Amino acid sequence: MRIIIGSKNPTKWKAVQDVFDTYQVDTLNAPSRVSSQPFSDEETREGAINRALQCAESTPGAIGIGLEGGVMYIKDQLYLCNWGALVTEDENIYTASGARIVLPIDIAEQLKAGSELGDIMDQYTRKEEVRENEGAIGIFTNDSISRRNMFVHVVKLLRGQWEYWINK
Ligand SMILES: O=P(O)(O)OP(=O)(O)OP(=O)(O)OC[C@H]1O[C@@H](n2cnc3c(O)ncnc32)[C@H](O)[C@@H]1O
Repeated sequence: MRIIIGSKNPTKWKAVQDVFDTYQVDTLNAPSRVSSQPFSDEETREGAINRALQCAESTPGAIGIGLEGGVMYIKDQLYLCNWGALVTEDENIYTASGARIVLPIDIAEQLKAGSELGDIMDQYTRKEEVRENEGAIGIFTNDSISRRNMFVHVVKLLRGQWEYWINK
């Protein structure tokens, strides 16, 4: 069975390959159809579902996976959030979210002013493509949890739910 992940971002497709290691994993540039910087759980989750649906619809018999990064408020603090969706051939949708950490206030201010987290993180770290490497979660956890590790957990939650319900 083919698994199609709706992103060319290596932190995402490598996480899917880590979890579905005996499957053929392909990538598809599937747009999230939400804003480029999602600002709530709802919007981030919707982006993940949209990507997964496009992947599942692109190839008969394939499983589609979407992984989406965003930010969300709890009271006045802005947290990093990530969502995943797995869509089966018959369009059952499984969803799961990833670990979240609070973002520093100066990063939150730049996000509120309209910048994207990916660009902010590159400037902050003076690195290139943080979003395709350790991610903000890697930077602000002192490399304890990389973006790929965080997505591995999300994809395990998706795979586990799918396997549980498929046998019912
Ligand atoms: O190529 P795609 O799949 O679009 O991957 P992306 O990382 O660019 O895009 P996402 O849709 O997952 O994330 C939305 C925005 O938030 C940024 N972002 C999310 N999580 C991040 C992280 O951990 N580190 C850096 N940027 C992050 C990302 O770069 C985008 O600007």
